[in-house]
Amino acid sequence: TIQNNENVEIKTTNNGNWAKAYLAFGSNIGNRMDYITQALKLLKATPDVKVTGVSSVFESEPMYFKEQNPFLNGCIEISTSQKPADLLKLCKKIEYLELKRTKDFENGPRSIDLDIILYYDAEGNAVQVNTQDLIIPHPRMLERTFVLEPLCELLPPDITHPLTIEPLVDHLQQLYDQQKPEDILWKVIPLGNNRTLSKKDKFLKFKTAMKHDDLTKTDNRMTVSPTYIMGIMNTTPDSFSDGSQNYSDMEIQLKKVMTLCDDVLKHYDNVIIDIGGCSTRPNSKQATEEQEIERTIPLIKAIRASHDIPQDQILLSIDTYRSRVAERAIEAGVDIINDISGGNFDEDMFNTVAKYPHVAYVLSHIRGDISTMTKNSSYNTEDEYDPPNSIDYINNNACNPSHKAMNLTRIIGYEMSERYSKALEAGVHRWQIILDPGLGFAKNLKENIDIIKQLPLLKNYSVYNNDTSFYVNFRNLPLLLGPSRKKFIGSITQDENPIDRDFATGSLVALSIGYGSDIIRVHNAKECAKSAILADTVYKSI
Ligand SMILES: Nc1nc2ncc(COP(=O)(O)O)nc2c(=O)[nH]1
Ligand SMILES: Nc1nc2ncc(COP(=O)(O)O)nc2c(=O)[nH]1
Repeated sequence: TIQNNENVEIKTTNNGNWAKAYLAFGSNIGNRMDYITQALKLLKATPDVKVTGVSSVFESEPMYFKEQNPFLNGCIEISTSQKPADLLKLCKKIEYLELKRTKDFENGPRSIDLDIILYYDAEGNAVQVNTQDLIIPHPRMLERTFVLEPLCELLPPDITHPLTIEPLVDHLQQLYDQQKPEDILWKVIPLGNNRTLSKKDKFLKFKTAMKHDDLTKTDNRMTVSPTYIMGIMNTTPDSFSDGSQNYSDMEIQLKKVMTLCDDVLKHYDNVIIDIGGCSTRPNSKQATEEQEIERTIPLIKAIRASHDIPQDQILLSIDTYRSRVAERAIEAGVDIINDISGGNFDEDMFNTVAKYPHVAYVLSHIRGDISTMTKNSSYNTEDEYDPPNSIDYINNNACNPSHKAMNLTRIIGYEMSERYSKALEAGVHRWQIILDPGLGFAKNLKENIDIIKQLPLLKNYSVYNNDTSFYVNFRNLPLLLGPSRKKFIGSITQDENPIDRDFATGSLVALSIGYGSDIIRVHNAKECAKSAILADTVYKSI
């Protein structure tokens, strides 16, 4: 590390590279997410600053001074030609001048707090600063899960603290091992699209904890908060499992939505309704964009206009791979874009999603397209495997070619990380993303089963790409699974007709939750909600 006190010249540029800094943000008054997005915007608008990474957003109880609102926290990675002292001035300017923060007392409530946590010069040396108004590394970072958790999403697991020389992931684990209540973090996905309807913040929320997995003999971070049920409302005449002819009858459709809500809200505080106007069954005939819009937008509007539906407890999702359908659905009031194509079928999808930071996006794995995916299900899980010019990790341990049992996770994880990187390059925020390994999309029977069994590994997969020097970590990203009534179930239970697969789907819902699925997409929401609440009781002791 370099001491910056003697005003040693800090190299902030070195043949095109700038210095790197990690900032921690916090907010606990007013519209917290708006302060955070504004602070980000102001940083991005600063000429000699480049925002290169933003973590998930976490909610936690206040440390130190307890009588105040819960905080939203996260970390930002920037490259900059500003020296530490100038970067501090920029943070203060954003806090006080631009976002009108007032500091009443130490550790008190604040609209926005931007702290410099770590600073590396342009040659990658950690810089130490010890002056009156600036200390780097941040003196209290090692006691704060709300700093270390988001930081460990942005940094490869071998990065050590400049003074203790211990990996940051180890410092974080030591905090978790103490099991202090104030160290518990909730990962939140902010949903503010229908801000007019719900005054208070709306979030999908997930709490994780370390759990031992008997199958893989590993300790994995698993979700311990309630599962979310995503009930399917297919408004297409041809969807392979419930092609209702009366999809255009709004009365009947609204009645179905209300029943779906009642059935799930009997067990859970929230329900997600996934509206689909274009079947994605293998080789199915694709509806036109106009048909898809005409089948879905009126229903979304009718649901949002209904006073018989508990607006604060329902989340709306549109199942589409078309960006224009997605945008129309967002304008009509959906909270989630559920795109089975991983942004592959419409090149405008990612930048459409990027325009709405308060809308979640399901990033799914697929190979090929609806008509070719069934021929794309060959994953080399027998031979030694390494991702192209990258180092991948599971649970922060570097994988090696002999880890054949984990190859499926490593292959799918790597392919999903490429789509994830493309999404972030287009401006999508990490906090918007929900992952889906795409059951039944370019997978054969064995692969569908193995994906479910390897969910604990996929949730803890990360990869450092030597070409882009971009580190992608799936830690804390919720996993959505769509097993309902699918062919791979029918081939095990010998049920030709999808409608006969509901009981088996219920069993698979419970199993998937045991393996770490956070959101489950189902046709029979009534029965599957019961399987889910049972599984939550058994696996998460909820
Ligand atoms: N959960 C939570 N608690 C907190 N308590 C105090 C401070 C004060 O931080 P400072 O020492 O950087 O001003 N910040 C937070 C925070 O961001 N999140
Ligand atoms: N996120 C997600 N969305 C999906 N949409 C449709 C289908 C195909 O099933 P359907 O035609 O019965 O809806 N499967 C998925 C899935 O597995 N994940």
